[in-house]
This record gives sequence, structure tokens and C-alpha cells, in this order.
Amino acid sequence: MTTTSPSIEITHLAKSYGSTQAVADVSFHAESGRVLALLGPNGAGKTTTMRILLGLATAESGHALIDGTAYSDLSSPAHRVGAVLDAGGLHPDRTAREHLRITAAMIGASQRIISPVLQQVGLADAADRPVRGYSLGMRQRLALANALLGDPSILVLDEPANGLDPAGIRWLRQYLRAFAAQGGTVLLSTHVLTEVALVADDLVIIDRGRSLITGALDALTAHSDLEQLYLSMTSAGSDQPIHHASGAPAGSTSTDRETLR
Ligand SMILES: Nc1ncnc2c1ncn2[C@@H]1O[C@H](COP(=O)(O)OP(=O)(O)OP(=O)(O)O)[C@@H](O)[C@H]1O
Repeated sequence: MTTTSPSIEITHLAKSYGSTQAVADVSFHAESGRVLALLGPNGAGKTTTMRILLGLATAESGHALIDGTAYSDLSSPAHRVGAVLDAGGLHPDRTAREHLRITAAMIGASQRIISPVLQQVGLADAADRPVRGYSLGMRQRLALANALLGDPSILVLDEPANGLDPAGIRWLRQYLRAFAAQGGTVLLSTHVLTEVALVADDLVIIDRGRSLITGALDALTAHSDLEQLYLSMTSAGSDQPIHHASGAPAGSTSTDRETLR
């Protein structure tokens, strides 16, 4: 059983938009040194959960904490958490380097970090070209570069492989594994099962606003493969009622979850 406190702790989170219950009951925690994948079909509530965690939406009930503190109460959030929720919001006439200069100035990061970060994300050669000509994959890389400027120990990434070509996906996977190996915490959302299998240590399956199962990927897939587990639990598999497969149910105690490691 681990004795470290989780870097990210989500407890019985709920949020609705009008009559749409975007998040009904989501609980899980993410720990340093590990990659946690939030897996669920379209509209499951993944982005809303991340938006609440990052203080961009307000929960009706429950908690979303980073190192025990709400994001909005962190003293220098960009230096604790690097987040990519979408690769939009870029100015088409600015270059990648110009975008990073502005972000660095805003968060109080040194301008000296910009060139190394551009190298890290594989954008050094394109750094001085306007973003207008960037592919979706290049925009994803730039968004990640923005998130890395504060040298954060936690990454929160909404579908980060979106738009990346196979080489880019492999690069991202290796990057995230190395980030976790150095003690970082990674929370990413996806609906790509193969990516989960290759990158994640821990898994949360989420559907219709509820976390259905949480635990270490190895333990959860010890008796059934990931696709079978996912399809048996979510509305992506059938219209049958959702049931809990083997493993810890969402909202279980950390003791329950640790038994799955
Ligand atoms: N700002 C909003 N206003 C109204 N409804 C919203 C809003 N944001 C999310 N929703 C709804 O809440 C539900 C959950 O959406 P969310 O984006 O969190 O799901 P998701 O799992 O990230 O989906 P996807 O994989 O398609 O990105 C969906 O039904 C969505 O339409």
C-alpha cells in the first residue's frame, strides 16, 4: 500500500449543464511517477472533469484537488500543473516561439527555457514559422510546449495524441513515460485503447458521467483484455445496462484500489 498522498484527487465530482449531467459521480486519484488514463466514449465527462480540476468549471458537489489544494488556490499553478485541453486558441500570425515568449512572460518563466522546450517537443525547425501553416499535430506539440514552460510536475492532457502521426504518437508516449519516470504525474484522457495499453500505469473507465472502475492497468487486465473490459462496461459496447467488471469500483477506498496494484 502506498503511503504517498496523491498528486490529483477527484472525489464524487458532479456537474451539470442545464438538463445535461456532464459529470454525475467521478472519483479517482493520480499519483506521482505514474501515468493515469481516463478512458471513456464521446460525451463521457472526461473533459468536464479536467476542466473542473483546472478551475475552468465549477463542480456542484465533490472535490478536485492538486496536492491537496484546489487549482485556484495554488500559489503558482503553471509551475505545478501543465495542461493541454485543446490545441486551439493560437494566434495564426504568431510563430511558436512568439507564443511561448508570451506564455513565459505571463507565468514568470525564464525566456531561456523556450529553445529547450521547442527542442523537446520537436518544433525547433518550425519555431519561427507562423502557426497558420501548422498541422493539427504541430499545434498539439505547441500546446504541450506551452504547458511545459513552467517546468510542472503534473501534466493534465485532454486527448493529447489527437492529430499526431504514428511517429508523433510514439514520441508523445516516450515523452510521457520519461516524465513519469522522473517522478511526474500524468493524467490524460483518451478513447484510444491501444494508447492506453502502451502508455498507462493506471486506468479509470468513465461513462455517462460516472467513473466505473479504477485501478492499476495490469491488475484490471489480468483476467480480460482491455477492449473486452471497456466494451463490457461502457455504452460504447452495447446498450445493455452498465455493470461493474472485476476490480475496484469507482469511489472505493484507496485501500481497495491498492489491492489492484
Ligand atoms: N459547456 C457545456 N455546455 C453544455 N453541455 C456541455 C458543456 N460541456 C460539456 N457538455 C456536455 O456534457 C457531456 C460531457 O461532455 P465532455 O466534453 O466532458 O465529455 P468527453 O468525455 O470529454 O467527450 P469527448 O471524448 O467527446 O471529448 C456531454 O453530453 C457534453 O455535450
